[in-house]
Amino acid sequence: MSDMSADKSITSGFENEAGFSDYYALLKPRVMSLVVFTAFVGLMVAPVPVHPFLAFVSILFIALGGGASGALNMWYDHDIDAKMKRTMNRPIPAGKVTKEEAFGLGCALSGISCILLALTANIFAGLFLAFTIFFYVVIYTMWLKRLTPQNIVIGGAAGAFPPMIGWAVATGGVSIESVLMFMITFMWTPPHFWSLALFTKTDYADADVPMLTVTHGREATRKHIFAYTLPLAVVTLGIAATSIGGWSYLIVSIILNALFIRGGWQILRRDDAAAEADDYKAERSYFKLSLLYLFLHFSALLLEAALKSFGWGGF
Ligand code: HEM
Ligand SMILES: CC(C)=CCC/C(C)=C/CC/C(C)=C/COP(=O)(O)OP(=O)(O)O
Repeated sequence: MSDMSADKSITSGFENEAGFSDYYALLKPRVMSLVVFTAFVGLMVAPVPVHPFLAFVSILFIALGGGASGALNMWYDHDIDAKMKRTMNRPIPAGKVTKEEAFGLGCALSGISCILLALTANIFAGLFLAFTIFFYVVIYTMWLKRLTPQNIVIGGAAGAFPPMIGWAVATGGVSIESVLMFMITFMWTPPHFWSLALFTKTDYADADVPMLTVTHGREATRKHIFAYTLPLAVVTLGIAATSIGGWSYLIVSIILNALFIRGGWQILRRDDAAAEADDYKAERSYFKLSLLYLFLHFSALLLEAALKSFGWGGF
């Protein structure tokens, strides 16, 4: 660091000057990569073909909007993030970026991404992106997260909308298929998140966030995880029978659901003392399995679309 920048950091009260990577981290790129992938699949499996350039810029704008919502989440949650081990090194609690900067970046990118999506794709898709950002930032982050242990059940809808946005880019509307794609992520979010909460419970307790593990304990959380795997299987298998499903998707979905239900059952049967003794090994692998489960389901939908374009696929 040069002398000048060292001076600047002292006068601004910040230990280090923010670099590109700090602003980039505000966009929650790792989580958003899967969100954006589901939006891409929503766009690709829609019955109306999209010009590759429009597809590219639309996905870029959805990624920017998702990132913007991440920055606004970190702006609002800076107090919680500073108290949890997992999040205390994020740019705001680490003192790299001010909360005002995060707020400014989040608002600017939200506005730009929604307007550009409305102009390049269609107004409905732009409004849908705006609604999704609003849902994650206002409904989940500002309202439900600190209020109820059902926070992620309702708030999780925000993370489930992107395939519907992708579909809306292509068709300008909504359909049974796009609603079912929404349902996949919506029903998946609770087991995804609660399996993580099982091995990070003390973090949420320290930050006074009413996650299910804190308010109802780990045993109740285990039951909730397993309970969600069953309707999730119904939704994901049901999609096989719609216009975007087919044999290859059905086979992938059967295997993934068998693994996810079996894993959920093992989580349910786990004794907490045993889990603590082996540092929540099964819970950690179940969390990883959840990521694979979602990624492979949407990949299988993409494969079906590719097969159909060659005259194969379907039943
Ligand atoms: C309210 C809903 C959700 C909550 C509370 C939640 C929470 C979390 C948390 C706390 C992590 C831990 C690590 C981190 O901070 O990066 C995580 C990881 C992750 N989540 Fe979620 N999640 C939700 C929904 C989603 C959705 C909808 C997606 C994608 C469609 C997703 C994708 C991911 C991915 C890819 C990771 C791994 C990130 C990494 O490897 O660092 N999550 N999630
Ligand atoms: C296109 C668009 C606008 C997409 C939005 C996608 C979206 C809402 C993703 C939510 C996933 C997520 C990072 C949850 C973290 O919850 P948390 O904020 O409670 O987790 P934390 O403790 O890690 O901050």
